[in-house]
Amino acid sequence: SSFCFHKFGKEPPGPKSLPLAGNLLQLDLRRPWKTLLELSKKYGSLYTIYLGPKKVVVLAGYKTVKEALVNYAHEFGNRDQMLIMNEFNQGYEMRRFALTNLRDFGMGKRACEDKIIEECHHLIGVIKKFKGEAFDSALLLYCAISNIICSMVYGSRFDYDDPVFFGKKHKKTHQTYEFHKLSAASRKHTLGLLSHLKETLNPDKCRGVVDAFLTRRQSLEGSGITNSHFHNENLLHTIMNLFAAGTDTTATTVRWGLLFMARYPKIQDKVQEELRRVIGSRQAQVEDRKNLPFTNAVIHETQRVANISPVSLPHVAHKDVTFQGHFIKKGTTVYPLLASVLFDESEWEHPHSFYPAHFLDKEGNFVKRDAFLPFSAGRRACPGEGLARMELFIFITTLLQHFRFTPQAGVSQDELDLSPAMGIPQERSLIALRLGKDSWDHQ
Ligand code: HEM
Repeated sequence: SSFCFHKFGKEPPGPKSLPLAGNLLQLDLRRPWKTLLELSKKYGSLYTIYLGPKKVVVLAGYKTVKEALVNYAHEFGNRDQMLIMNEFNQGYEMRRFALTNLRDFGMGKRACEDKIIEECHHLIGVIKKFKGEAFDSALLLYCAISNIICSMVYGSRFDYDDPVFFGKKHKKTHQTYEFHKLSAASRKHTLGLLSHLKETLNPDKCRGVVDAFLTRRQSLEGSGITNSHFHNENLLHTIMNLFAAGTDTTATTVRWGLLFMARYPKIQDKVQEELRRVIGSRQAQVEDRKNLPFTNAVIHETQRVANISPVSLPHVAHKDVTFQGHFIKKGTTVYPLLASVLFDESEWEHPHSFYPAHFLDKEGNFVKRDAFLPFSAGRRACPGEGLARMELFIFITTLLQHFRFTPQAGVSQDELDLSPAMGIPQERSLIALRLGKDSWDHQ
């Protein structure tokens, strides 16, 4: 029967692997996705590799990734549980709760836009204090973007030099990033904030996701349900997940945007010309996006080339499936290789260059591109997409309305290193020059 045929259909091809190491020794450990891309050139858009003893099926190229995540959503739309260390992703109820709350506090909501604008102005104030000296863009953007999550989750922000939230020392080492992440999302610190919110909870005046969670739990308990997913451990994981998923990703993308502007000053000129012409010195708002096609194209191209989530997150084959003529067994880990979509040579005119015209037609109108999938696709696509796109737009336009970004002294444009280490720009320092003012001292 056809069932038997499926059962014994061929598994996706792949390179020879060693018994224990699998194909690990073949991977470029700094940029594993690069090796995965190269392997797809040899073995095609669907292939098998072994990460140690673990079998992984890699999906490569726009057509295959889209077909798997959208047309075979039931088969490939599930998260690989084995690789997730906590409960957040196990509770469907929790995912739905987090999604609803991200929408209420983040997505398309004017209140959230105001929060983002407010935070952006705190950032501008801090950047101004450098008066044209080189500053560490990683540190400041990390603080600013975590504050957006803070506002949504706790209902309040923290100063960038707040020792409790951002850590006691602002050490300028390559550790800063990790250091701050740990303290921002640390268990102890989060628990402290939670108990404060719990004590001051007013179910009629919701300050953020935590309040929504606590209110929901109260009402469930009120109706006698005590074994729901709404317990402390899950709340903690939800929060820590939001920081983990929503901070580095967005902060890193904004940094790439500023770095591309410093690297390609003529493109920066064109963005600033468009901003001056269309909105002048008034605050940019998401509504303005449709009137700013070049700026919008630059932001999209930044996300494409930044490629900050090159392998998405692991999915799993939900059942035995025959896909593109190959058999994939239930439970197999599946990697949608988003890098292969964002750099797909049959989709993009100049896949390996920073080329904003990918998103413009001949008349200079913005055009959407199918293969623009930095947030993945299908039912597991990033739930923070709406918030992230809002943050990217407001931060990049507002910063470019106030400053011109250049490499630090002694570094030429051509010397700016655009090769990422694990998706993160290696360049930390940028110089921000104030626009439209001769001096830093006269405001
Ligand atoms: C430029 C910014 C961002 C990018 C490129 C990005 C990209 C992604 C990608 C590729 C995934 C995996 C999708 C899949 O498995 O198919 C993901 C998952 C996720 N993202 Fe984002 N993300 C960004 C910002 C955010 C923000 C701001 C938040 C929340 C505040 C967020 C929350 C999440 C969560 C909770 C998941 C896991 C969802 C699940 O397990 O189903 N992300 N993101």
